[in-house]
Amino acid sequence: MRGHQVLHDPWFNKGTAFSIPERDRLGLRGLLPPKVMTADQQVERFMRDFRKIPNDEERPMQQWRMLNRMHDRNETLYYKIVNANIKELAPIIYTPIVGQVCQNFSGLYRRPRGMYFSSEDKGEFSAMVWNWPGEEVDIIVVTDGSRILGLGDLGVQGIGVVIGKLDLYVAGAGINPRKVLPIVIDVGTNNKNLLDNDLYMGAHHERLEGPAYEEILDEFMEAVFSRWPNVIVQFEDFQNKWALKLLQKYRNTYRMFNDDVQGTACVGLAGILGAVRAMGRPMEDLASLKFVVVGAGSAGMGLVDMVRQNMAQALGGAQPAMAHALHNFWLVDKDGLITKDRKPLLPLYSAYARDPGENALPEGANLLKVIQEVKPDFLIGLSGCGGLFNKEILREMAKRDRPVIFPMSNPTSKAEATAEAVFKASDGRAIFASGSPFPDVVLDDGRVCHTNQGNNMYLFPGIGLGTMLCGARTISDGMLHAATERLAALVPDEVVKQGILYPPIEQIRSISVEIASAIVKKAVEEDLADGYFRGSLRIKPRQLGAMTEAGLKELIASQMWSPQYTPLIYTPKD
Ligand SMILES: NC(=O)c1ccc[n+]([C@@H]2O[C@H](COP(=O)([O-])OP(=O)(O)OC[C@H]3O[C@@H](n4cnc5c(N)ncnc54)[C@H](O)[C@@H]3O)[C@@H](O)[C@H]2O)c1
Ligand SMILES: O=C(O)C[C@H](O)C(=O)O
Ligand SMILES: [Mg+2]
Repeated sequence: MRGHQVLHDPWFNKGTAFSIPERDRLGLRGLLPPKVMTADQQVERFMRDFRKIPNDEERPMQQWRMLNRMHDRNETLYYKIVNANIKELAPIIYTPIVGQVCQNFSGLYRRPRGMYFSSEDKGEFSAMVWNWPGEEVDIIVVTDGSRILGLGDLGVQGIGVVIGKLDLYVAGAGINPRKVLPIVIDVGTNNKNLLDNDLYMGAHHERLEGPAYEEILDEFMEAVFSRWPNVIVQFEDFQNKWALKLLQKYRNTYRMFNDDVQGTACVGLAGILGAVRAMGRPMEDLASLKFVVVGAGSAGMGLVDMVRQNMAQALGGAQPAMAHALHNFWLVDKDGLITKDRKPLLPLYSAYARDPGENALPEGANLLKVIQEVKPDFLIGLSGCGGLFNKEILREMAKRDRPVIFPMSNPTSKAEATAEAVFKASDGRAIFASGSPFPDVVLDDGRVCHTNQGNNMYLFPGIGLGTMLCGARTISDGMLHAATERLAALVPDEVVKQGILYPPIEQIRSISVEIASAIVKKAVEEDLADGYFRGSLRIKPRQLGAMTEAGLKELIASQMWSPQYTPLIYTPKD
């Protein structure tokens, strides 16, 4: 490549950072302004301009566009910018603004990124995977667009979310951006507005269901694993009826996990463990605390199952302990409290369904009544229903000493309560975590109340990184528990006491190293690891198992990609 070709290739382009010898040898002289900039100066130039965008309601979308153009122009610089400003930029490339991006994707689409497998391509998937230029792919994030954040069915436009997830893999876990692949499986959409819009970019028919749908997914999994046998596939934002089913179907055969079910469960449980410490209670108390979980979908059920497993472990781990732990949960969905009178009572819920009439609560009792009767320690929202935790509900929760309130739905507009509402209602005593970021709240008397972002972004990058590094064949519950406990342990006691449940997101790279290390150790212990083989590096599971914690972390960090320009021409050393 020479001249304009180099400048227009996002992998090789360095913009104004091409050195003079590179400009000479690659035919770039005269094609760039004369001053050679450093990458740091380029970041600064970008951010100065970025922050100048007028602060009106258009701002976030303008900022997303500016970042997206950089992503298309110069991948290295894009990730350098994101890494250096992760706290400021995550809300734009990820939740909440990515939700708006998906909703408007037909208008925003400029260049292709990722792959689309549609029902019209059935039978062709195993050939299509060869159209992807990347010889190696480490991580795939795939959605069928059926439940994008709390925004419902957005069809192919859901690609925005999977691109955002992979941005965090690159920025947060140092996965090489040339080895990530965002994918949408387009089996149609049931969103009438999209079907009525002749400019919608996906298949114009209703979603395939039943065996026809499952055949597409099976063909997809076979195709990607036949080309990239070592890839990790993260399922993202599949509607409930498929998310859990596909997870059960594939998790023991393929190297895959479901971020909404498992990633959310991990971040939720880590937050819960932190909250128990913040309340000043010993960890054994967890098994006696009461949880009202609102939203019994993929995320809600994933979370309760994981919390229950943790409680059962604390109670001795045996079957009676698992049964005992069931008593701590009250599940509320769009039809109210789930009891044994629920018709139909899905097998998924039957273990958790309460006895009707218990605590004077009938089938379908409303949330306020449930809270009044149960007096829960924890109120967790994974319903996608914005504002559901209204004043009355928050006032009721505020009767606890330290009410724990987690409105975890995304994006911000779907959060069950705002941080301000929660802290005002509880006079600052609440412990708060939300899926999308909220700034800390300052009360009238000047007290600062800390918010937390209980988002699976703390976990999935490290889960993927660790799984890749040990060559785990599958991702087990044991690995996920180990990752969760590691995350929770990263916050020291004196910090937790202030209601801070997670480490700062600016530390995402070192957090991912920690999580990856926990994943590797557990996978080796459970005999799930095949080892790490890359280039000339060959590390067998036994060797991974024998490493010290420091040695393992050093290995992990050394394998992470960093956004640094690589020399494009050979310059002999003196
Ligand atoms: N914080 C995170 O990391 C994180 C991770 C995953 C999902 N989420 C969010 O959780 C939400 C749900 O995701 P999901 O995959 O579980 O969806 P889902 O469709 O599988 O489940 C939604 C559940 O909410 C219930 N619900 C809907 N309206 C309700 C109402 N008015 N009152 C009570 N319950 C109601 C439904 O009955 C269902 O049980 C989404 O907004 C998503 O963005 C957050
Ligand atoms: O995407 C997120 O921000 C978290 C989660 O995966 C969700 O679906 O809301
Ligand atoms: Mg999701």
